[in-house]
Amino acid sequence: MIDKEHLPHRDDDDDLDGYTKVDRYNPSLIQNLSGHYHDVLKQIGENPEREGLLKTPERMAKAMLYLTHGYDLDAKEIMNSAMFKEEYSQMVIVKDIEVYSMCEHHMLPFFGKAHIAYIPNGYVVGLSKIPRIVDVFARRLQVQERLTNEIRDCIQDTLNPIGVGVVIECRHLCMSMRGVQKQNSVTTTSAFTGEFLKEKTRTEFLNLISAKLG
Ligand SMILES: Nc1nc2c(ncn2[C@@H]2O[C@H](COP(=O)(O)OP(=O)(O)OP(=O)(O)O)[C@@H](O)[C@H]2O)c(=O)[nH]1
Ligand SMILES: [Zn+2]
Repeated sequence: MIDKEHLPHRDDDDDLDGYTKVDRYNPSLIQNLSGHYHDVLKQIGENPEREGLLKTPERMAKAMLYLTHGYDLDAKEIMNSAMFKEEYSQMVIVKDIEVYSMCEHHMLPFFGKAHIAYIPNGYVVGLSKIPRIVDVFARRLQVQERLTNEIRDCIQDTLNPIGVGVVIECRHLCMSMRGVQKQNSVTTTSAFTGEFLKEKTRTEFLNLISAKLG
């Protein structure tokens, strides 16, 4: 389950961007949600009382609360917690960051990789904070385009680098296990600021993320 100790929580007066704050560790919320999933099982023609499904509504409730725990996190707080003054002026890239999110249209998973770069402007950020902010925005109901822009904007607004580049490549289960049923299509989105809007920098970034190590 969620490692509660290490998750910074929003204060009550934080800007919730229109989300309703829920206490996702509250047993009565889990119980209430389980009741709805019990009903869902019945409505799809299953028998929620059969042995294999007895604990399924509660498992589903806990899983859904986990898969959306990004609403509880504050990406700017995470970035601000580990910025270090450093005279390094070349591109910093963290690539192949696993992304697990859910599309807001079908609530089905989309998953793949994020590649993120920035050029420091006097400060660097703790490397682990970059995958952490990917999770903050991915662990919500999303579209891939908004996810990409939110990561870019968060890094730009907190670290104030000379530029940010974000590329995300994902497979959407709503396009493979249902609907159009295309098994091999991958969606690529990108977002840039500053220096990365220039072709030379963007090309260097794209070349470095395509390069194989070793
Ligand atoms: N732009 C964008 N679209 C997405 C994303 N995830 C899912 N979708 C699309 O959201 C659209 C919803 O379209 P609708 O026509 O309302 O839904 P639908 O009838 O279930 O559509 P089909 O998936 O084509 O069967 C679909 O085209 C999905 O492929 C995403 O991250 N970005
Ligand atoms: Zn979908």
